[in-house]
Amino acid sequence: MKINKLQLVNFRNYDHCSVAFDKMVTVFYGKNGQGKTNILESIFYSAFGLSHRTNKEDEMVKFSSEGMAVLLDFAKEDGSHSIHMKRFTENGKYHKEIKIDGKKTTAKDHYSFLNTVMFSPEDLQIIKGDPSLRRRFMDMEISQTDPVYYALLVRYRRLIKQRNSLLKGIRDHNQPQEPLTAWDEELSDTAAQILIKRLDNLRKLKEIAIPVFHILSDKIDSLEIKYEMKGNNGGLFYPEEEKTDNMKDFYIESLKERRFKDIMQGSTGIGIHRDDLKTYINEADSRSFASQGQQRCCALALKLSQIEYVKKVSGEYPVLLLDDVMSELDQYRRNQLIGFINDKVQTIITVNDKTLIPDFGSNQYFNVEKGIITLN
Ligand SMILES: Nc1ncnc2c1ncn2[C@@H]1O[C@H](COP(=O)(O)OP(=O)(O)OP(=O)(O)O)[C@@H](O)[C@H]1O
Repeated sequence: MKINKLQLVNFRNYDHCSVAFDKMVTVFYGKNGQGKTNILESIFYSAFGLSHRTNKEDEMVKFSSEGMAVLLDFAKEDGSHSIHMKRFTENGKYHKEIKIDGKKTTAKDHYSFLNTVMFSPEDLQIIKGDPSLRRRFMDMEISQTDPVYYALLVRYRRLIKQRNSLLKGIRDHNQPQEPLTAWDEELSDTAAQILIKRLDNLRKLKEIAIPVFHILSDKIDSLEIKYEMKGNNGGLFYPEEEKTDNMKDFYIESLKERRFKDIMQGSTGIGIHRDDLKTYINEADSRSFASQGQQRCCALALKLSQIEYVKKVSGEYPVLLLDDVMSELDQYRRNQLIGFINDKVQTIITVNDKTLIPDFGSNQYFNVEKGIITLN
């Protein structure tokens, strides 16, 4: 995939802006707070319909404006395409419109149309942070290339919400328990399908992330990645893909067993919304024991494997967005990263100091100052 042109209207600190991407590597450089990350955010928004750094879409609308728009032209193997994201106010309310190739579309169909992988300093949280961030990492990766997975997730979230509200109704208002059996059946079926897709994704991810991590660590450290599930009694276990034939029955039984507990808590205590993706460096849990540098390498290895994963599954490389990460990497890892990109992956980079990104003939540089972009 190759982005050719980006146009912004009232997006963050940009009034009107138009950028043509003529090379495989595009560098936006400039001082802090000038609008470099805003550019990557607008591309991420065009790909996923959400920001990589806030849940509040309104924050992306330029101060004192009524709405904003992002228009992205790009090429896939099957030809040229455009995505038009628009947020506007009507009768005092915000509305969102997504168009692909000029036709209105839904969030579901939009989600996997343009593939991008973003790597930013906050991605260290994939290793250090809560399990929810690692689940999000997996979910975004799989959804990018698998619309069925996206639909399963949407269904699962709806079922969990409905089941939890029923659990509270039973606890607080003495509602009958019988309807739980039907909910548990559907929830278990959906959970089992999601789990199988996650484990398949993990197998492909490991094939790439483990050797890439070894290289990034200068062949010193080893990485292991495991999918961790919570059992009924608080125990943990690690399913393997080949042993997941009866996961639906497993979930049905587990939900039945813990029904009383769930009613008391008013929430569902097991399921794919509680699982984790554990990483181990030299056999120690990297969340607790790895150094900052090892955690950064691990996050980078996961992101780079995401690129290869998208390529493997969709047949095309995604666009790589590198937000302010070059200054955090030492020379060795910067070179490894640049070697990995190697002209095959369109890469858009933000950086303070442009000299950190040497030009081997395929770079273009833009200076960013107070929301004005100048080719330089
Ligand atoms: N909704 C908005 N309307 C107008 N300006 C905004 C809005 N949101 C953020 N900004 C401005 O955008 C600028 C920050 O942009 P951005 O995060 O892209 O900076 P950056 O160049 O990447 O900086 P750094 O190198 O520090 O990461 C700030 O000046 C901020 O005030």
